[in-house]
Amino acid sequence: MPTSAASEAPAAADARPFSGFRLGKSLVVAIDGPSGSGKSSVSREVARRLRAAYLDTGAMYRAVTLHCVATGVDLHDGAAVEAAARDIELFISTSPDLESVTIAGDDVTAAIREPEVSSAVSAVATTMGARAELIRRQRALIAGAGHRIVAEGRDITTVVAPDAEVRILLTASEEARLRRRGDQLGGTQTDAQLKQQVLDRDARDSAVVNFHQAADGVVTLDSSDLDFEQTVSAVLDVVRIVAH
Ligand SMILES: Nc1ncnc2c1ncn2[C@@H]1O[C@H](COP(=O)(O)OP(=O)(O)OP(=O)(O)O)[C@@H](O)[C@H]1O
Ligand SMILES: Nc1ccn([C@H]2C[C@H](O)[C@@H](COP(=O)(O)O)O2)c(=O)n1
Repeated sequence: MPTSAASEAPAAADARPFSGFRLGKSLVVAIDGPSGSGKSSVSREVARRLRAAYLDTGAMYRAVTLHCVATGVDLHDGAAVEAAARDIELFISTSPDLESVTIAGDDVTAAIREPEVSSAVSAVATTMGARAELIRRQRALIAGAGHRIVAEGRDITTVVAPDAEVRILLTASEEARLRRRGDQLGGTQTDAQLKQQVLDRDARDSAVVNFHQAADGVVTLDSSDLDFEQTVSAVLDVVRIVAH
């Protein structure tokens, strides 16, 4: 039986602890949204402030994609992709202070962010059998993370953790998302490349999961006109209001 993704205790409190939530109370914060909306960076910082674990579910889809490419699995062969998702020996750190993904002990933390993986990952994300396996692992990670975790992706509020205490759809305008991704990549990408990496990938991924409209009970947070710190504060405000 391959080792499933494992969790670990979040790192010690950061300098700006969140004081608006009772320690010891169970808290799952689920955050979804389109590419470039700020899910990963904002969720990681929110987890630090909440002294919570952090789960980047997109990294798991990326790891399966890399594994398929590295082992010669045809990404258009659904049964083979599903088998790869089941068999992969995947570890993902759930500490917001340690970004680490390994496959069979090999560090793939940086490799899963390469453009080749970003352009291929939708093939895995739209293979329903692979999704089912990753959803199973994500639920196990959330359940095993201790009493609080921030988990982000595309279907956390709706499928992976629909009973989460806090559910947020983090959005931003296309213009803001393209600008943010362009800045993040140091201005190295053309407008056409950015559009392909952000908007075209979202279009492919949204064939199987809706991350553009909030489901019932999910709070929409539009960060188009907010900077990073304002967005983190806005998420913490939602946690404070919803989880009390
Ligand atoms: N509110 C904000 N204002 C300005 N920049 C932001 C904001 N939120 C996030 N960013 C920046 O935008 C970039 C993209 O954010 P991030 O990678 O977290 O997006 P994402 O939604 O996780 O994207 P993907 O799903 O493609 O991985 C990062 O450089 C991040 O620091
Ligand atoms: N819960 C999730 C998380 C991610 N995906 C897909 C969609 C993305 O193309 C890919 C990589 O995610 P990213 O690292 O860009 O956030 O994984 C998904 O379908 N469901």
